[in-house]
Amino acid sequence: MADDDASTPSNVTAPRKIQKRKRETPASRLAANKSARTSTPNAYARRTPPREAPPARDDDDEPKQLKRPGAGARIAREQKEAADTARRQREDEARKNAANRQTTAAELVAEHYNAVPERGREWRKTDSQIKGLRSLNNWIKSTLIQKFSRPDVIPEHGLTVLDMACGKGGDLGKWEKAPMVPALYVGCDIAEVSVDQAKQRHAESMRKSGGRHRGGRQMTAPMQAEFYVQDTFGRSLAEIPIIRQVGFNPNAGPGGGIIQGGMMTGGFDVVSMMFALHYSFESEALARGMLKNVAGALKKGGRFLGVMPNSDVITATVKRLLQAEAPGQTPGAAGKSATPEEKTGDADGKEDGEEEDWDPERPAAEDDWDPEAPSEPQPASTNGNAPANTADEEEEEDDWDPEKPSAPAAPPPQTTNPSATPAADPTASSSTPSAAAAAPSTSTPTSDQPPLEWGNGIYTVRFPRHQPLTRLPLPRDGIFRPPYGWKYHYALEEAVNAAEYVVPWEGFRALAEDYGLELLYRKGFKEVLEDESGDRELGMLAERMGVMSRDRSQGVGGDGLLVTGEEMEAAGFYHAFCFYKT
Ligand SMILES: C[S@@+](CC[C@H](N)C(=O)[O-])C[C@H]1O[C@@H](n2cnc3c(N)ncnc32)[C@H](O)[C@@H]1O
Repeated sequence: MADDDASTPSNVTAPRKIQKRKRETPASRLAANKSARTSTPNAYARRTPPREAPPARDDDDEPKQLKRPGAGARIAREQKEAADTARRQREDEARKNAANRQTTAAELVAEHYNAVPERGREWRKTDSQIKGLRSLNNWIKSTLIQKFSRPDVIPEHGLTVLDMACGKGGDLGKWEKAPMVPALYVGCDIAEVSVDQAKQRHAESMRKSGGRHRGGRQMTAPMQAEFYVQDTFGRSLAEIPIIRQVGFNPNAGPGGGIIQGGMMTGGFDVVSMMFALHYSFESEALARGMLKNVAGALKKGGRFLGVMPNSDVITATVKRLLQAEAPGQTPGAAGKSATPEEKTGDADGKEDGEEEDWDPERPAAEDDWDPEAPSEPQPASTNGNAPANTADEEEEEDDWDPEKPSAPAAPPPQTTNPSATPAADPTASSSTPSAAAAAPSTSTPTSDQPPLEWGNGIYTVRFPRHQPLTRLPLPRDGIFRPPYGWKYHYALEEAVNAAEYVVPWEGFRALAEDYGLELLYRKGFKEVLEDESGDRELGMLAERMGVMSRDRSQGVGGDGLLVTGEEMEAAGFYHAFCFYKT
């Protein structure tokens, strides 16, 4: 989808659609005993504040004119008025453009995902060139769901889950097979077509299963699911009746002397955001809007889980490539020289000393996430007592099948080995690091330089040398300041072709804390695989989902892994996280 010039007016489509709201569904078992909540004003409505009325004039205060102004004074006054009018028009125009820019970016995202065709499971399992990566991504999402969706206290009305970017409903099956099947799943997404597909998928699943699911070790009641077309970053989730019914705190977050903390009883047990949070880092307003919705919808102790690109990988790679282009120069604003350690950040983006931050110690309760798991492998059974997730896990879906880029066509991805050279420029006479280093002015990138690019045969990341809107240069120290609006283009073979935004991890974590969200877990995809596939249940799940072969001497590298080296490197671009609501 969008390329760097995605915000140009040629891409502006129809204005944001007015949504048809669904009739309020009682969800009686959830709503029981809950007092109706009053409708909340929309905190995100983008309105130009009304101009202040001119102060009332008191004739007695009016300065007395000594004599009639002459023609010269009149002309000067008219010129000043004309200049003021022109300035006001320019300001109005700038405000409108700013509002349109956000609308357009949100619409482009929706357009991109609306264009994603349903290719079917068979195609994904057999013909896809990235089937190992698809399987791995799905397994990591299932792993997060299984590890973190069990509440400490089983809620009276059953588990409630809010998916803030549900897409085509790719995770419905994962929830239906979770150890604790949600009583209610609410899926929201900005892409209308995707939401329709999610609804169909849920209806089909209910039809096939007769409304019952094999969650954990037993058949459970059906998972009630509701779906809404909603911009979950730019608009308050209080607009959705079922979300208000479950419980939404419109005051979550900093400011106004409001005491932090979630609702004691109301609110969702889990909020999920898979492969979507990075779209909110287009601006501070959207990132805060997203977090206000997450925090507002979560109950105290609830979990916020998701996956997204890992800024540590981006930082380390940008720094390494820029420094390879111009080795002697200071790394960035801090003016600090790169240490040998800094220069050797590996392809995971991990550098010495970073390891500790990756997996902060979990509260003891997290280790008990599956206390019922038998210690010895048990044969699968068909009598309803089978271990969790013995059903057809291979049927996992994802939203990574765009037929075509929905945005201005991106130049074809160039495959560049991140450990070797910066992006090749087809128009440049040479693209080797030494040639780049010899170029005269590399202290601040110039806009005629080709984008900074890395990747491999299946994925490409491409950064403009200057951000198109802010004109900020790509930072040589890899540190993205301010933390919002750092746009790059991401392309994944047969899948994604879209503009994304860097989510600088520490900035995000600090911001999340402002909204009462504390970090429980963060791991890069490779670490999730290394650390979690040893678990008996998750290991078996990895086999059923096509990540590992049962025979560990098989697989791509003879180690049981069914994911190629290139796929693994592409997976290394992402990390998984879980926060809890204080
Ligand atoms: C890569 S897809 C992931 C979908 C799904 N979570 C999954 O893992 O398969 C990203 C999703 O984020 C959605 N999205 C992006 N911006 C959004 C916004 N502002 N509000 C709601 N959804 C948004 C897109 O429409 C798309 O469905």
